[in-house]
Amino acid sequence: MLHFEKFQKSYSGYLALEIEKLTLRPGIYWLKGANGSGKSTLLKAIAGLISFEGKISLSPDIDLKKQSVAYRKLVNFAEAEPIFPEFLTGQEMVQLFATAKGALAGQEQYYLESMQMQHYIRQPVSTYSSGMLKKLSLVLAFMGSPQLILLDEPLITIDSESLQVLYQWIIEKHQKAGTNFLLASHQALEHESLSKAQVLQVENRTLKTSC
Ligand SMILES: Nc1ncnc2c1ncn2[C@@H]1O[C@H](COP(=O)(O)OP(=O)(O)OP(=O)(O)O)[C@@H](O)[C@H]1O
Repeated sequence: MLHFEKFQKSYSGYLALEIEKLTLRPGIYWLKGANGSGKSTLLKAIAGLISFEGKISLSPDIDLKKQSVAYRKLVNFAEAEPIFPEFLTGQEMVQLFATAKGALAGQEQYYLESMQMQHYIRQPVSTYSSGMLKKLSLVLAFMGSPQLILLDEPLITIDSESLQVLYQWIIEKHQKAGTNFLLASHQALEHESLSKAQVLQVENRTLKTSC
């Protein structure tokens, strides 16, 4: 599903993360690691948001650098602490992402309704609380038909009811559309169906997998 080859990410000469060669099979992965170990760095690199050395590709050989547009349509990302242009409304953000990701008309309705966001989605993002922002970022990450969804600390900030909705989205998207997930979280995924998620551990500046 996801392939790394001679991957290296450095910040101003400091090597933060290195993956010599690794292929992840389809599935749901729980990305673990201590503070500063490199989880966000890894997710941002896979999302194509930061530069890196080496190769990252999706099956069947859709290279992030060489087929950037095709790759980006298939990989969605929700940041740990999302920031959006304050003058836009949530609805405008959703429309932007829906267009960019080639979403079917009205796809967002299910997500907005199940997270109970309809009453504020037309308000400017500047009026949103941190939980409202987080939920918007999660909706955006589910737009289109991604092959891979990257969620950085998805369990923080949102209330317990919304958390159950998010678990449901993940399970449905995986079962119905075959979407793969990388979930970086310091907390355990407390849902029966997700408790068997495969563990990826970021440590000693590399990625270790038990599968
Ligand atoms: N923009 C940056 N400039 C310089 N160094 C950075 C930058 N971003 C991250 N780093 C460094 O890269 C390493 C990995 O950081 P990263 O944010 O990926 O860790 P993390 O595992 O997501 O941490 P946390 O669990 O605290 O969110 C850290 O040593 C950090 O200081």
